[in-house]
Amino acid sequence: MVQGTANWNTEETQEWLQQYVDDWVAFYRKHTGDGHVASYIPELKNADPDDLGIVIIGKDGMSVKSGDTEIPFTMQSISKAITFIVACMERGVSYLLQRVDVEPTGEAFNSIMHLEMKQVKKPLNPFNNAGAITVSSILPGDTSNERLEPVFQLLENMLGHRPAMNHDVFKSERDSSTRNRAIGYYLLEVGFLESDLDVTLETYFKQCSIDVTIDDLARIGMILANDGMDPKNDVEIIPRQIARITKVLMLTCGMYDASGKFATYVGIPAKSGVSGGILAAVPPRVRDESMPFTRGCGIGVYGPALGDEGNSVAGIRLLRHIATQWDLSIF
Ligand SMILES: NC(=O)CC[C@H](N)C(=O)O
Repeated sequence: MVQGTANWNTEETQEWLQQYVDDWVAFYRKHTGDGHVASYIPELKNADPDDLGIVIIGKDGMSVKSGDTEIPFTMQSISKAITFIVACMERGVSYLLQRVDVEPTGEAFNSIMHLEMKQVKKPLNPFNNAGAITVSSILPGDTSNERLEPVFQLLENMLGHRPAMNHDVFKSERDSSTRNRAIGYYLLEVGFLESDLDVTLETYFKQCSIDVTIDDLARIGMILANDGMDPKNDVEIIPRQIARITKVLMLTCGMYDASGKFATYVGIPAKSGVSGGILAAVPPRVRDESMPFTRGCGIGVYGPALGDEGNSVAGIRLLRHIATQWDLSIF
């Protein structure tokens, strides 16, 4: 590891960083064979399991990219962080937190068991399917497109372009999603949904089908790391309190039933999706100026081969390696 260099934004240090990250991506690409591409949404089967890529964008504009960085993929569960933010911005934080809790479940992302077994008064968090579908029912608007308009607007504000929806993935999930329909009917029966079930599920399937790249994820992560401010122009895109709660949820619930292990071995607020993306927000840290990205950064990772919990298997190992090498953990 390169030590003792406070200014990483020089041509020489950029080259070193690039070399390191290229080597790590090449090494962890071999780990993609330990996972499987999601197949329960038929359209996701088309992803190449060997793909692996990473983009890191620092608050100061410095960036490193390596591997398969250009491939668009659908946000899937990463969208849950965005709709939670938008619902908080539209309806207020306390309104949201009265309807969705902030507790990790320790269960699979699409589990329904805890809702019934614990007789909870609200879904346990907005990042599992039950909580996210509830959030989709809270977004204002009569149609799914109306509800998603502020979601697209927020994404556009962060990315500088409006992402597109992948209609093939949307239809594929809509036409195959027996489990999410079951969750939706359960939520309807216990009175957790704020609005029509069909519109709510359509909203949820569409939000999961928004196409992004890891460059987009790194940008979103960098803004979250910077407490919702865009460092380019010091404009507040996400209110600070909402950015803070979102990062708490990313850390405690963002990687589903692997969140505890991810916090232990990586230690960064992150949100994964079954298409293989990971959005991570690394807050500024002060303890070691000799490390890169000490002022904070956003990270986007793509690796569609998933482990048992539905997270990118090589992506997590790559993040763990980088977090250890560069001391990125918030703990
Ligand atoms: N973990 C995920 O990314 C799940 C999202 C997916 N659309 C689902 O509801 O099953």
